[in-house]
Amino acid sequence: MTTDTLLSVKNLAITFSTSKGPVHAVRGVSFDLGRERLGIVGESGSGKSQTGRAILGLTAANGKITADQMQFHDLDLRNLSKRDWRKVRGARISMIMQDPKYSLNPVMTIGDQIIEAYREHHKVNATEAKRRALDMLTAVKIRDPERVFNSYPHEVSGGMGQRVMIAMMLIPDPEILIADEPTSALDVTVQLQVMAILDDLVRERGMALVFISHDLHLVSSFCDRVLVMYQGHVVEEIRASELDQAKHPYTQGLLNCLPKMDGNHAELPVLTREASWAEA
Ligand SMILES: Nc1ncnc2c1ncn2[C@@H]1O[C@H](COP(=O)(O)OP(=O)(O)OP(=O)(O)O)[C@@H](O)[C@H]1O
Repeated sequence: MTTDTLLSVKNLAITFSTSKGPVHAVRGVSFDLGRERLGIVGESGSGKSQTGRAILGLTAANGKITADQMQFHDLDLRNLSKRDWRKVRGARISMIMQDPKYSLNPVMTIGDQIIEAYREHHKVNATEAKRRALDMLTAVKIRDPERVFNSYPHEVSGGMGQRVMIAMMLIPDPEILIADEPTSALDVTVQLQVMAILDDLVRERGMALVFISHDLHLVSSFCDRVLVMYQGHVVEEIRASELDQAKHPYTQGLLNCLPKMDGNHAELPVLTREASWAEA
């Protein structure tokens, strides 16, 4: 772990016990994270979300985590007490989920939710909290912050809801932001707008971003480095700018499956897989 490293994960494994036997969701994942944008990409079930959730201590009760190291600054995340997790989760390491509908309270206005979240972390009076809440909405490029402030979650679009979520996640000034498919419920144009906002904020504040997605194109546009996961393993770790030199056939397959914009409408190649890739 170098001085620039915020988080160091070594040999993380997560196994769920189920009635049909053990599910080895993550099998020996290692990575270091500095103040950078790290993408985790892979198909459904490859273990991306479980890797992200483990960093937040959010593994389901039937899951068993082992790791040689899960170090966040001087904290060993493998054996944090519930009390210590409360100081880390949502405060120093935050997560943006896929769908704001499930994260926002439907019976409270957006403004009241931001104020509540803000006052949990900062000692300010109601007037100042409102001013800061409006600033937060402006920071995520909401043009009419007063209107959104007074709206209920169902009254705003999905893209707007996700901007509100980003604003809320930023309130405690986390060092690491984990964004798990933050835009997959949105249509493509809105997806890019929301990603660009997230990207600006991450850069401005010098945060680390872990961006989890099945979309290699999106990940490579917004990340510095990419971990490619396949059946619980990291099969390749590569700089986004060097993806065209990817060595692993699975990464090459994912790249070849991206639709091309050159007017060539040949059939998309089928992603091939080999059992040996899932071996340690
Ligand atoms: N509580 C659980 N009990 C049993 N198996 C689980 C549990 N949670 C996750 N899994 C399994 O762990 C594996 C990895 O899941 P994970 O959610 O990390 O995949 P993913 O790569 O994020 O895929 P997706 O993009 O579909 O979310 C999957 O096979 C999933 O079914």
